[in-house]
Amino acid sequence: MGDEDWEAEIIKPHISSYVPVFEKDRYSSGANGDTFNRTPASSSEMGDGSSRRDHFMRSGFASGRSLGNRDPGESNKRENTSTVGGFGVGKSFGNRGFSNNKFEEGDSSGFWRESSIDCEDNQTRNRGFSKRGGYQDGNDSEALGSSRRGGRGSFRGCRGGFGRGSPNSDYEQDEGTQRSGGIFGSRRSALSGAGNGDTFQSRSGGGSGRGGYKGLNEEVITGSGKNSWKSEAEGGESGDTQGPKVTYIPPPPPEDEDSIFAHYQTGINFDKYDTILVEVSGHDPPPAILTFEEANLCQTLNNNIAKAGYTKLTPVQKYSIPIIQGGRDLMACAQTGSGKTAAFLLPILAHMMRDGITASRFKELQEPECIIVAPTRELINQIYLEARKFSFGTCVRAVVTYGGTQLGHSIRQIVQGCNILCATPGRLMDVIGKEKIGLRQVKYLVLDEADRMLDMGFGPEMKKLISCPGMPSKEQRQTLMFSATFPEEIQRLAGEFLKSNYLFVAVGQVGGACRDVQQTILQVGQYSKREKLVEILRNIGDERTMVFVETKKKADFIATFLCQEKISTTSIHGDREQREREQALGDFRCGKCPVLVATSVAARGLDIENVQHVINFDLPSTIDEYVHRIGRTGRCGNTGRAISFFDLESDSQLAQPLVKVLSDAQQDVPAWLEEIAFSTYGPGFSGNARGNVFASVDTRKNYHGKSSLNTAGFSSTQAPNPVDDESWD
Ligand SMILES: Nc1ncnc2c1ncn2[C@@H]1O[C@H](COP(=O)(O)OP(=O)(O)OP(=O)(O)O)[C@@H](O)[C@H]1O
Repeated sequence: MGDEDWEAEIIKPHISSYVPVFEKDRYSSGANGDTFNRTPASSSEMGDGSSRRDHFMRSGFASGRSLGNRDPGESNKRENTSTVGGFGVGKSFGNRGFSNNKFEEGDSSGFWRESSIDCEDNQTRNRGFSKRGGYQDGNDSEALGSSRRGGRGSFRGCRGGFGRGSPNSDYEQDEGTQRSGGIFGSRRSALSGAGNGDTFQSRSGGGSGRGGYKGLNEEVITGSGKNSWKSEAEGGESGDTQGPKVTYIPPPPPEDEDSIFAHYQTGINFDKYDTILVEVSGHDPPPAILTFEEANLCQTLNNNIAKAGYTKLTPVQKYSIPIIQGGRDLMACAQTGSGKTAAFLLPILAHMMRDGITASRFKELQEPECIIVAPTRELINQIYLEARKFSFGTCVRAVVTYGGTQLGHSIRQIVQGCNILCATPGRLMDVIGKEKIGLRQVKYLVLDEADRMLDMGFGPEMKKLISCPGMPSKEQRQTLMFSATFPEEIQRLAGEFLKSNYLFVAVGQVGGACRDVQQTILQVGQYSKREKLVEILRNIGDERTMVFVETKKKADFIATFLCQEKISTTSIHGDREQREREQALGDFRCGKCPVLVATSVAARGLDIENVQHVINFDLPSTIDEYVHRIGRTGRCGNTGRAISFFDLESDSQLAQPLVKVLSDAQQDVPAWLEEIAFSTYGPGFSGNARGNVFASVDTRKNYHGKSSLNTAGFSSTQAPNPVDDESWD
């Protein structure tokens, strides 16, 4: 049987529990996409003894009431009162997560039916659906009193972003008024926004409830690998007649220090970082530093580092900080979760402070000293929040801008002052095109997830950026590149951006997986995956789990399926509006939805506390993406688990690199996987990859000149995965 065509197998939903993006248009209507009565939610009370931070976390996600997984008797009783057949009848419960989708209390009659032979029959599935429990909402007093019993009730609620809960919930004010809480968290519940806590009216996006509308700024990578851009600068948001405007304004980040410096603890393996081999290649590298004191940072920075809970440097920081302070260009490879963000932020900020940077003030054209780019909106916002954290109490002003948000809002943040601009490529080119950002003063150009930024997806945009008028040449600026993976072909491409005497830092098993992640590979056919997924999730319970799938449609499908199985789930992918993406991430961060179904848009960089498990429902097509995905757990010395479903029919090309990554990370390699790897690669394949300590090596050392680049200037191995239909900012 060929690949499952998820849409072909989806029959028209009989009842909306979670209306996926591609169905959204059909069910959402009105300005707020709300077509059903809302049930007032209970607002959370501080008096529940929860900590301030916890409260903030919850209040930031205050949402409509949800049906809790109360005792079965009650839920049955509840269902008896509210269960009515048919669509759109019965109570709808405001809640979070899937935007403009409604959870209808009601007796479902088969929501999805697949033609495939192995799916449960509809009757089975319905039972789960109609016996919906509900995730115990963090704001529900019951939940606060006891441990969060919510378990995996069906995820109640699917309201676009905010204001879908009770009239007096935080989000009700969302429409056009300042919100007390917000949802888009950085690592720890802080919120997105821009500037140093500037407050502004957060107007809702006037959610047209539109279906899978892409933000104007979404790049769509066509099969040919060419970017087809719809950037706002090209007449997107500004009066463009094509498609509705992007009007979403992210909530401003919190200004209290608790939130700004909220952090999670390093794990038991943090000290093991010291045992990791580090290789530095290039001429005349400065010696590594061992302590923050040796970095000779200013007092304010040291205070902020201490407030952030940092006491020891990680290996990538020990080597990167002196290199950057020494003015050298750097390509740094270190495993996921090992502190690469601070490795570039701290020396840049130290340099700005030492240079006595002039506080950036209001003017139409801002000329930041530092530009940081990353491949996804959520990641660039996370980096911005780190920059804001470390620059707290200084005159350095960091600003973030990314697609899916109102361009005017971005511009308003920028013109107020901008020393460090964190941006996704599309939006960056927009604000440059609108002459709100000048490049003449750029001293630092930072590419996080650099191999992704240089591949066929973003490479052309990055080339445009360094060719922009005013951008200092690579000799006049410092260019810094960071990633956990750095394939050789991409390293060669990086040469165009870096001074020839750049330094290459390889920390440990670079390009390989973090050893703190226990990796399990299961052979699961595509029609058995859902059953296996539910089995695993039921065993996992409420621990935060990211489930990666290959396509956006599948993300919606699986999220819906899990909700029907009473597993509180949300999803993030490029077809969801930014408000929904941030809502989903917020619900996942605070544990309201312990399961996040994601496409590759969430594979890199996201640093979310307590992600205990990563499940590759679909394996990615490249081993690098696998390494990044499983790196969402096991961060900063903490341990985590990754379980991957290996489908013989579609994943055999990954067997060999998988065996290498597993053995490099000292994981058990299933014999069946080795056999597949061997049969796929024949005698040339050596199962034991232990010999090669550095999976990524400095290509300058063994470059033989011949490049395997294709006509577009990229190696075929680096072309974005054709199956990956994700759209990137
Ligand atoms: N020296 C340190 N001490 C304690 N915690 C740290 C230190 N450096 C970084 N961290 C924390 O470790 C976590 C991971 O850091 P970061 O996100 O920068 O990792 P990364 O290497 O960029 O990961 P990825 O490759 O996934 O992007 C963050 O929560 C960060 O605050």
